[in-house]
Amino acid sequence: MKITEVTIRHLKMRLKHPFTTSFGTIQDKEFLLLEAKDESGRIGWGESVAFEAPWYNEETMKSTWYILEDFLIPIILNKEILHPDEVSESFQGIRKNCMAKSTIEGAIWDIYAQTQNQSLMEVLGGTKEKIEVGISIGIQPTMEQQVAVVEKAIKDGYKRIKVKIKPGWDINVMRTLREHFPDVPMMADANSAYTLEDIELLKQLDEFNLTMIEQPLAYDDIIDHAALQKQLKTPVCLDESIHSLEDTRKAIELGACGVINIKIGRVGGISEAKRIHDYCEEHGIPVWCGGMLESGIGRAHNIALTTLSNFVMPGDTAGSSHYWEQDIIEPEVVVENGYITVPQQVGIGYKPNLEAINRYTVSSRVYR
Ligand SMILES: O=C(O)CCC(=O)C1=CC=C[C@@H](O)[C@@H]1C(=O)O
Ligand SMILES: [Mg+2]
Repeated sequence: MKITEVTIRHLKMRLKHPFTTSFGTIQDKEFLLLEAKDESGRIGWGESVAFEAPWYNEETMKSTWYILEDFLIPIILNKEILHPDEVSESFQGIRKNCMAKSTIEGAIWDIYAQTQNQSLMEVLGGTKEKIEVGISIGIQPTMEQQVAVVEKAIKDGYKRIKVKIKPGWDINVMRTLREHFPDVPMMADANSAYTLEDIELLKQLDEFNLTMIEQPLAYDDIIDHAALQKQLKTPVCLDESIHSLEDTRKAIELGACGVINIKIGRVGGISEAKRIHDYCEEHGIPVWCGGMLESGIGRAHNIALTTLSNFVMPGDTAGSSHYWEQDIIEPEVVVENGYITVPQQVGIGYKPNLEAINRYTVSSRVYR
């Protein structure tokens, strides 16, 4: 295939409920959608998971646009591509900027699946008809609201509840939630809000029988997490610190984690995500698919990836209606009793809803 045209759109979608973590609150999700067209007119879609501001990692919506426009699109346009794995190889001369790389790589995987007349799941080698899903719940204004939101998520059937913690909103929250819901699979995500000086506090989390504690220490750290993991019974899960297969190898060799959260955007695309998945499988480290409050396009990629065999823990893949009044795909992503049925259609399996996409679009640009 040859990519002959790329369109980048800046979208703004209002979340039904503000999402609060240890580093801030998001109400309006602004992000980029990328539409790639090949010489036969096939269209593939990718989503940039970079936020407006660099608080999760260093990338932003604008930085991904700039890197795509000045560096990545020129590498890809009108070049013969036999397999999407070639895309990440051709980006090797550009350091980091994983979310920018993943935006266009995802669209190329979509087109590649269409050239094979297969679903994205099939070309990735996934096998599941249904995937088990969990939900990520932001920090609520009061403890009563936190309990109520968790209760609703449990009633909705989610298989695992993830809550956000931060200093001052940690042991008290987990204790209250455990009093109300003693047996529900539950985990905590700190988004790097602690340091090794907090080790006594973090050790107290062991009493709540959590499936894991996600990224308690610095966003770029592996070494301190290894020291922490040695003193905790609860498995540590790395999110922010893992950008590549190499990071994964180092984290596992050091004993920095018992679980890895794979986010396609954070690791530079589906090819690298699959390599990390395979390496973790060989080394007995379970993985699950993280979320970045994606629209349906990014979510479709996450669902296909989750069909790989070592995604043995529920991901942060709530249904479309949890986030949006109207999503930008048809049908929308539906969660039933904690499962999403994986679409079998060719490509990403969901149809982009162009009417909704246009309604949410703030600006766009075409590259030929
Ligand atoms: O529902 C989702 O898409 C997951 C949301 C979620 O937990 C996260 C989204 C964005 C940044 C982080 O706060 C975070 C995470 O760290 O996993
Ligand atoms: Mg996280």
